[in-house]
Amino acid sequence: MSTTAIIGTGVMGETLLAGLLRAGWSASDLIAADRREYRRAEVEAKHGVRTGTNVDAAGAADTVVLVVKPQDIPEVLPEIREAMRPGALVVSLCAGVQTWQLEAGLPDGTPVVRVMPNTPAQVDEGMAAISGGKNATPEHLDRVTAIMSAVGKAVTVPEKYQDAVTAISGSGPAYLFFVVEAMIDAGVMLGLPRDVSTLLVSQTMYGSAKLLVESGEHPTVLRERVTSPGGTTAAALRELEVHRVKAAFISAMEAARDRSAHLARPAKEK
Ligand SMILES: NC(=O)C1=CN([C@@H]2O[C@H](COP(=O)(O)OP(=O)(O)OC[C@H]3O[C@@H](n4cnc5c(N)ncnc54)[C@H](O)[C@@H]3O)[C@@H](O)[C@H]2O)C=CC1
Ligand SMILES: O=C(O)[C@@H]1CCC=N1
Repeated sequence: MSTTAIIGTGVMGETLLAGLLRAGWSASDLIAADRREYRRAEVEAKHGVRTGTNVDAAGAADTVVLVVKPQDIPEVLPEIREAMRPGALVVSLCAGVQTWQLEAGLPDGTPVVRVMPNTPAQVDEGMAAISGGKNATPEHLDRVTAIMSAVGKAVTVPEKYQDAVTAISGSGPAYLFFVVEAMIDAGVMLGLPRDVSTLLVSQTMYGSAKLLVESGEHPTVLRERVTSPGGTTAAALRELEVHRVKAAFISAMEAARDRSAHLARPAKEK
């Protein structure tokens, strides 16, 4: 049976680990590593998987998934390169780290796949974009698609799109939560109790997302259906245009894209 190692069990690493277990993966086919010893103990107790050092995990696995911060990759690669099994696949969920950078720090010929996931994977509604490096075969891409499909949707894209993907779907949940916070505060400002405002906004976000996905309609059509002539929605949308909210979103996502492109460059270049 094949073994998958998850190196880095913070927010995203634990999200993937828990999701694979929920999807029916056997705990005995997984091994987790983290540089924090107490975190390894927590993960063992909570999820019932084996844990160990990066060397233990890389040495035990056919698929090694890196979920540390991009800045920690230069420390992790030399550790795992000595320990890895021949032919093992390395999967990186790290923002900004390019497949050639990983390949350069791993044994010659190592297949590498880059993924940008997001946190709705915690409720099996994640969105992941997958790109293969120069040694990745269709079988490797299928293997990673199977891993990410356990916690949501997965799409394969050329690697040149990954910084944009990171800006849109990787960071995207944070922008939507930001909008939710703003609307809840607005409700409170308009006199609603905070719990009522929170319920109204959360269900409106959830229902709107479901309607968008399930209807397959263009968002402009869905927005127009809410916007009665001379009504309340038109009054609100005009204010959003006056405050250039769409332009602000575009600038924000350009900043995220640029930050992604910058993240994994060596410190002296920054
Ligand atoms: N949080 C998110 O929404 C998303 C995160 N990502 C990517 O996932 C990666 C991890 O992000 P988070 O989980 O948010 O960070 P985090 O800080 O919650 O987790 C990182 C984990 O890596 C461990 N770690 C650090 N250095 C290590 C080392 N040398 N060896 C072993 N373990 C080590 C830390 O102890 C920590 O548990 C990042 O590269 C990020 O770009 C990608 C998409 C979404
Ligand atoms: O903020 C970050 O850098 C990570 C990558 C995408 C979402 N969180």
